[in-house]
Amino acid sequence: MNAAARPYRSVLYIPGSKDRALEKATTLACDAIIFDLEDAVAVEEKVNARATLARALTEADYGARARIVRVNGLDTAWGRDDVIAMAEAIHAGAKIDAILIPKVSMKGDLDAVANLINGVPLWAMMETAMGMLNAAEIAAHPRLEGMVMGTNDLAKELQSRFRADRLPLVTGLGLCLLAAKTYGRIIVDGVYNAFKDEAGLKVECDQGRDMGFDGKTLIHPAQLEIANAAFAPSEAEIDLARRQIAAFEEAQAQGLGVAVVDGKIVENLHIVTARQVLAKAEAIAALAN
Ligand SMILES: CC(C)(COP(=O)(O)OP(=O)(O)OC[C@H]1O[C@@H](n2cnc3c(N)ncnc32)[C@H](O)[C@@H]1OP(=O)(O)O)[C@@H](O)C(=O)NCCC(=O)NCCSC(=O)C[C@H](O)C(=O)O
Ligand SMILES: [Mg+2]
Repeated sequence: MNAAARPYRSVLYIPGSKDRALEKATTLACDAIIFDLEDAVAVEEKVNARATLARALTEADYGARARIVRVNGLDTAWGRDDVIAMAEAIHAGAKIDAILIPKVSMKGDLDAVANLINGVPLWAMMETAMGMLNAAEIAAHPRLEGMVMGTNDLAKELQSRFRADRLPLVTGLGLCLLAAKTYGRIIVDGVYNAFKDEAGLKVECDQGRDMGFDGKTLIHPAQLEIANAAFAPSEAEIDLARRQIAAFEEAQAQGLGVAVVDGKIVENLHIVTARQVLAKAEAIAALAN
């Protein structure tokens, strides 16, 4: 499936060192997996995790789920070897859809990884204050396919407090969204740490969907259902899209450029959105088959 058409409602982090979680993920209802070599892997496990992960990505069947590997930063003791190990794994048959680079602050951070690995799209963790300010040049990078908000690291650097409305983070979220949408990149929201708090997760998913994110990164399987529902078109949205398209086509047949549905005008631009809603619903339905 091409990246633009693929749903990214639920993007689950899995520690690259944990065999059980790597196996379990073959059965989980997530649209994408971030196989993590960075924060989810303890220092003592960093080196072994590369081989564990390379084996899983060669032998396990992750179906239609997008397979994204988060490497350590090139400024750490492990980053360069992580990237080289993943390039070798691909060469040996591992299926990897993208490499995710942590703490991308400028275009040069992407260049450095791009020079080490060919032929695989890059994704950027957006989680530093400088990254927020340079979001446009990062999104414009020709190898970039997607952005992931790293709201924990961002909150740490901003010294902000947790708020259910995420007011301290909204500027950064908005800057990255503007950049991603300008360059047609995928962009997924940050994690919700309290993985047993379903109500809180739903509020944050709905906020992310309202803002325009394609989906949410998750840390536990219990979070999948809520994210999948929040980032899929609802029945009401699908029904409205169909009625808008029908009404607009009828208006056009009568030589008119505007239709009215449910008391609201429908113009060509609304039809673009309506068609996107239907295309996303179809792509989600195709995943289920
Ligand atoms: C948070 C956890 C440590 C909790 O793990 P655990 O106590 O094992 O949970 P459960 O007992 O409830 O697990 C039930 C079963 O589900 C499997 N499981 C748990 N988590 C995952 C997962 N992420 N993927 C796949 N499978 C998972 C368990 O193996 C159990 O299976 P079974 O044996 O069949 O019962 C744990 O969830 C965890 O490690 N989560 C990932 C944490 C992580 O990846 N953190 C780093 C990413 S977040 C980040 O870095 C954000 C960003 O950079 C920023 O700055 O914001
Ligand atoms: Mg982080």
